[in-house]
Amino acid sequence: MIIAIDGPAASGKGTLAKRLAAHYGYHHLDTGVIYRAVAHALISQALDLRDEAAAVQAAQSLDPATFDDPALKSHDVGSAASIVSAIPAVRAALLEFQRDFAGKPPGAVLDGRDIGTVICPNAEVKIFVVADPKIRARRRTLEALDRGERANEAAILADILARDERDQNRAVAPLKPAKDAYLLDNSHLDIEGGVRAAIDIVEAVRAGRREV
Ligand SMILES: Nc1ncnc2c1ncn2[C@@H]1O[C@H](COP(=O)(O)OP(=O)(O)OP(=O)(O)O)[C@@H](O)[C@H]1O
Ligand SMILES: Nc1ccn([C@@H]2O[C@H](COP(=O)(O)O)[C@@H](O)[C@H]2O)c(=O)n1
Repeated sequence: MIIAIDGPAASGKGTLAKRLAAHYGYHHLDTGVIYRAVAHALISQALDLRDEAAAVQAAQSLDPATFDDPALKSHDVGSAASIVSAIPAVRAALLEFQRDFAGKPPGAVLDGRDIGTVICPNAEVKIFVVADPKIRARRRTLEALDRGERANEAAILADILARDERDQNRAVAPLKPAKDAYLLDNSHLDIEGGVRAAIDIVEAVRAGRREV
């Protein structure tokens, strides 16, 4: 089974995808990390984020061993990722890697922006996770403070809104729910509540029901 989780920045899709994968014994891929790795490669070489040839080259020489580099987690790399991810040739270069991953037995959970619409349009379960932007900014702020970092909640909110705007309005694979996606608003759910709601969705699909 393939479970596709999409949603805007800091909506909780990664947390949910990880928990679902653990629950079902499936593989998990945070596809945002791929775009972050491409952006980070360009930044490290002081290259322009809109340099298509360099970005495609970075996408083609992606090394999954670098995906857990803590440097990929920063806001700056996230913002840079949303610039390189708008280049169609970069998205094309990363397609096969994601589809191969999705085909891993016994199943896979992928989270990102275009999993249900472009990468895995035939995924059995598609969930589009949303949360109020101010709540997302608050959660990201708490996360940064928890890591002992400084955090400016207003700046984080502005970054989230700018990233959503870019991701929703790009020409190729824009952020949007697939027509057959279930909407999960976790603004007023804790992590456990969100996981329970998602498992209810997966179980309804497995039982052949559309209604949860
Ligand atoms: N339902 C929830 N209630 C409270 N906090 C949550 C909930 N879901 C996620 N979080 C927290 O919100 C923050 C963002 O979650 P997460 O990193 O999973 O989002 P994301 O959508 O994967 O972000 P990204 O845009 O980086 O892909 C994390 O600190 C996470 O622990
Ligand atoms: N399937 C995806 C996943 C991510 N992106 C772009 O990468 C940026 C960073 O993603 P995070 O999930 O780690 O925040 C994001 O803003 C998108 O521009 C994408 O295009 N498609």
